[in-house]
Amino acid sequence: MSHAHIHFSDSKYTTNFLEPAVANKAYKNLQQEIQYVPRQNLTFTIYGKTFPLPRDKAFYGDVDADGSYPLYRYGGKDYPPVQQWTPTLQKLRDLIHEKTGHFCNHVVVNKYVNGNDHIGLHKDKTRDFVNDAAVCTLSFGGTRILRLKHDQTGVNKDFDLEHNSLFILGSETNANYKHSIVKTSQDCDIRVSLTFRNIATRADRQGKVL
Ligand SMILES: O=C(O)CCC(=O)C(=O)O
Ligand SMILES: [Fe+2]
Repeated sequence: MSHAHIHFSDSKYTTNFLEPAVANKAYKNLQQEIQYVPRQNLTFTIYGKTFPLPRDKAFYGDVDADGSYPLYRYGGKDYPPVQQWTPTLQKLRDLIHEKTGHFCNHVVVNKYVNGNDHIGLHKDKTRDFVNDAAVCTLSFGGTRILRLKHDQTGVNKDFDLEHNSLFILGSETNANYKHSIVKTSQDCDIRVSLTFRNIATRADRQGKVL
C-alpha cells in the first residue's frame, strides 16, 4: 500500500493510513457503534437566529471508573457528555498512537450526510488541550475538501481528505490558519471524520469542571 505524505507548516496529510481492509471494516463497524447527538440539539446562533448544526456529532473518550471524562470546550456553552470508547474507536485511537506517536484521550465524530453539510471557518479552541497537542483527523467515506485560510494573507490551501486518510493539524497551523470543510454542490458520499485530541481538562460525571 503506497502512502502519500504532504507536509504543510507543522501539519501532515497521509493517504492510505490504514490497511484498506482494516479501514473498510472500521468504517462499517462505526456505522453500527456510533450514537450521534441529533443535530437539532446542537444549534448555533448567528445574528439572533438559531439553526441546527449542519452535521451530526458524537463525543467519546477515556471515561474513568468514577464517570469523569476529558472535557473539550470547543465553543458554545453546553457540552454533551463524553461516552466511553466503542471498541472500534478505541482501536483507532491506539493505532494512531502506535503509528504517529500522538496519544489522544478524546474524539469528536462528525458526520456529513451530503454536500450541504459542512463546518465553517474556525480555529480549534486549545484552552483544554495538553500543551501544543496536535489534532489527528481520520476520514472515512466520501472525499471532502479541508480548506486552510491564512489569517494574515487570506491565502487558501486545500486538501482533498480521502477515505482512510489522516490529517494531523499542528498547533502552529491552528494558530496561523482557520480551517473548514467546504460545502459542495457536487454529489458526494456520506463522510465521517474522527477528530482525535489530547485533552487535559476533566469533568465529573455531572459535567462539572474538575
Ligand atoms: O471533519 C473534519 O475533518 C474537521 C472537523 C473540525 O474541524 C472540527 O470538528 O473542529
Ligand atoms: Fe476544527
